Amino acid sequence: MIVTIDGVAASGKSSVSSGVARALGVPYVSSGLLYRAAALLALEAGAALEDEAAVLVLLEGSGLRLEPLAEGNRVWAGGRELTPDLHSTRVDKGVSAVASLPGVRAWVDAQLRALPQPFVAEGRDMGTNVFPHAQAKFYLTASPRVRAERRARERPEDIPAIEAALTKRDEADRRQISPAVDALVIDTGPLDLQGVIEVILSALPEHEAGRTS
Ligand SMILES: Nc1ncnc2c1ncn2[C@@H]1O[C@H](COP(=O)(O)OP(=O)(O)O)[C@@H](O)[C@H]1O
Ligand SMILES: Nc1ccn([C@@H]2O[C@H](COP(=O)(O)OP(=O)(O)O)[C@@H](O)[C@H]2O)c(=O)n1
Repeated sequence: MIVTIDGVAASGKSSVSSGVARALGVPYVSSGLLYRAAALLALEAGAALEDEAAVLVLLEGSGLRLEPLAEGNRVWAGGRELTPDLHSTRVDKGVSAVASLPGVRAWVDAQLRALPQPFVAEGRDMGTNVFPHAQAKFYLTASPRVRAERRARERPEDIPAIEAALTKRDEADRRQISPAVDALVIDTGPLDLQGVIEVILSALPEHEAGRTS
């Protein structure tokens, strides 16, 4: 069983996926963390973010690995945990450029498809490209202002600066963002976190919602 939860930046994908995954008793898989890790490795190595060959060498050589847990995903480069460094402002700014490289996308897709099922997968193209045969698909939206207000609790910048950066990233991500035709689109603006989780759980086919492993 695979459930996909895609959506724009800071729409609630990872928090909602974690909640849905815990309710189902399965892990969730945060694809964005692998793109963030690719950007971090490139930034740390001083590689140009558009240099596909250099980024792929870093990915192949780093032993990069996603650990998908229901309570929160972790990313490792060999024995070093990258997770705490993946949500910095410089990674936010650089990640779309790295994520637009076709070779990097193919590398990430292969990592995700190799993970043992069942799980909830979240990102931009989980329901369209990576897991088109998923049993249930969702797409989260909210206005840029609402998303910026939420993210302001996690970033040092003020709300207008965060809103501008989110809008810029949505634009840069345009190619990899689009709801699957068979996804249920949820505007999370008027809902709290639990409200979004409940909408998703109640929309799941009965045998999926009832499963605990
Ligand atoms: N429906 C919601 N109502 C209120 N806050 C939310 C909601 N969804 C997410 N949040 C909060 O917004 C922030 C961004 O959510 P997150 O799950 O990191 O989004 P994404 O994975 O899409 O970037 C988090 O602080 C989260 O707790
Ligand atoms: N499936 C995915 C997931 C993320 N991404 C890229 O990774 C970036 C970070 O994604 P994320 O989901 O961790 O971050 P937020 O957009 O939730 O802040 C996005 O801005 C995209 O550039 C992607 O291209 N495809």
